[in-house]
Amino acid sequence: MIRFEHVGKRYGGRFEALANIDFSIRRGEMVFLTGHSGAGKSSLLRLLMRLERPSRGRILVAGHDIDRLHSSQIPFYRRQIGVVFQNHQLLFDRDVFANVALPLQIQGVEPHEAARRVRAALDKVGLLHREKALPIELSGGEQQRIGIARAVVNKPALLLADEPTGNLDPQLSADIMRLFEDFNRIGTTIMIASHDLALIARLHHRVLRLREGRLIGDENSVEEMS
Ligand SMILES: Nc1ncnc2c1ncn2[C@@H]1O[C@H](COP(=O)(O)OP(=O)(O)OP(=O)(O)O)[C@@H](O)[C@H]1O
Repeated sequence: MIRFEHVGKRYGGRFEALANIDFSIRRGEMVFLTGHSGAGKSSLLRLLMRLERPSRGRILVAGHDIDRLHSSQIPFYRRQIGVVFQNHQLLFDRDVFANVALPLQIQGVEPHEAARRVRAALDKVGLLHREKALPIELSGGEQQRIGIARAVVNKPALLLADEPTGNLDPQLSADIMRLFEDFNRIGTTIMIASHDLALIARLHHRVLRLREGRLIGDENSVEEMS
């Protein structure tokens, strides 16, 4: 589903944030992307979202070189991708329902159908009963689950997450990862950038490891390294 071919990214023509990145991810895989701060995790995700363009190489998604997408095709491309951020980027002046409905509203989905999909997404993250709450009234873990509901409300084929457990304690982090595993079980391809090595080690998924912009490891699970 995803193929990086010798991808490099330079910012400002000088600094090389990523160099010669080469890997493939099959449809339905769940993969962690790890590495120290500044290793290039967010840059790699931004390339995949087509928020940045590679300086070298090609990125193929579902067989298409995403650098060749016409600007009018980019919104359609991005709609197939759900994105979860560390700080979840919820709108604090709107209730939970409105936050999750936002991507559907932007696409002009008919309100009745949108409401059905929002409730299905809230149900999946276990927060259907909080649809009228404001984000401020929720705990950090609940806010992150709302961020995930918003990311999956479109039923994306690909779900990307950038440090989704960054602000959460170990128990809540494990709960959030279980939620990603649930979405993976129903066929969603998932890529999660995280530097929480202890958490990653407990889950047995493939791990892509970056160091200073280079891919230095690609293991089926951290345990297999030892
Ligand atoms: N827009 C940009 N312009 C210039 N340099 C950038 C830009 N975005 C990232 N960088 C640099 O590229 C390198 C990789 O950054 P990136 O954010 O991808 O790393 P990361 O692994 O996600 O780190 P963190 O875990 O701290 O978010 C860093 O040195 C960063 O300063």
